[in-house]
Amino acid sequence: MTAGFKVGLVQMTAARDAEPNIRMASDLVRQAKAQGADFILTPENTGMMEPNKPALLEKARPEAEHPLLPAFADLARETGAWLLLGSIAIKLDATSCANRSFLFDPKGQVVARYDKIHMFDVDLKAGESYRESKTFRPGREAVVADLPWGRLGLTICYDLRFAYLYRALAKGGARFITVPAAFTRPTGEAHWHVLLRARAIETGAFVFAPAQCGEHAEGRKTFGHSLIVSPWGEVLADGGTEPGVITAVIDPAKVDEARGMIPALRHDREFSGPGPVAPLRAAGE
Ligand SMILES: O=C(O)CNC(=O)[C@H](CS)NC(=O)CCC(=O)C(=O)O
Repeated sequence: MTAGFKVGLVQMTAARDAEPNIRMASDLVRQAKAQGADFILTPENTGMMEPNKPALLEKARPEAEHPLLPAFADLARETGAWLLLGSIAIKLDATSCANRSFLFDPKGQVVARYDKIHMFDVDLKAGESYRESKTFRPGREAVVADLPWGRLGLTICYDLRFAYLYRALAKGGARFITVPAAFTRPTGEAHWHVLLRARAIETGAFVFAPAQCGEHAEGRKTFGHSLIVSPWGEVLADGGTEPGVITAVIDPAKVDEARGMIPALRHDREFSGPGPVAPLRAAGE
């Protein structure tokens, strides 16, 4: 197997407009580079945390006009690192966007795109409620891409709750899985660490989850705690609650070691029962 690498996760408090976020994210990406990171990731909604739906639709841009894309292409070239732009809102038509991740190679080329599949339409306690599907159109394709150190599977935030997607990515060859997020405080406190560790353990893959933190426009609060998890489920780094960067040295052989000990990915069984059996293969496989 190829030698190891250093991963760097950016944790930030995105504002509602692109300009300050480009500055914030760029500073933190450069900090990650200064700490030796070869693969640097930013959270979901790196471009804006805009709670107002009409304003979000107004500010979202199609790919050809989105200011974050040239900024991140430049950052990839400047740092010579692989770069995951966790997500930005890409305008699809007058009434909808895609919540899209972009993977840049060190030459600044976009080598993969992923549109968040599962929409966060939930009602929490104390009237905290979300209807992501009113502004965003869900993706329909699981996406993997090849890094120099092995295959990457891409997911976003609420996708974390859908184990069948992670299994499909692992069966499609993913050894590392990204989960850029903007988790709510109450659901983060209750579920974030255990779900990320579970996805890593179930798939025998490294999980990289860069997160939004702090208080955003109109009092929206996010959980933080960007996490790097090993295929055995160990938390290698936790970003706490403040903006910053976390890093860890990643040894890809740990994937084979975990899967060698517990070959659960190869132990699927067909079974009959009360509902449809979840899909077991990545799209296109
Ligand atoms: O709404 C915002 O402004 C920012 N949040 C997001 O963009 C997304 C979709 S609304 N958040 C999540 O998916 C949180 C999931 C989550 O917290 C969970 O699964 O518990």
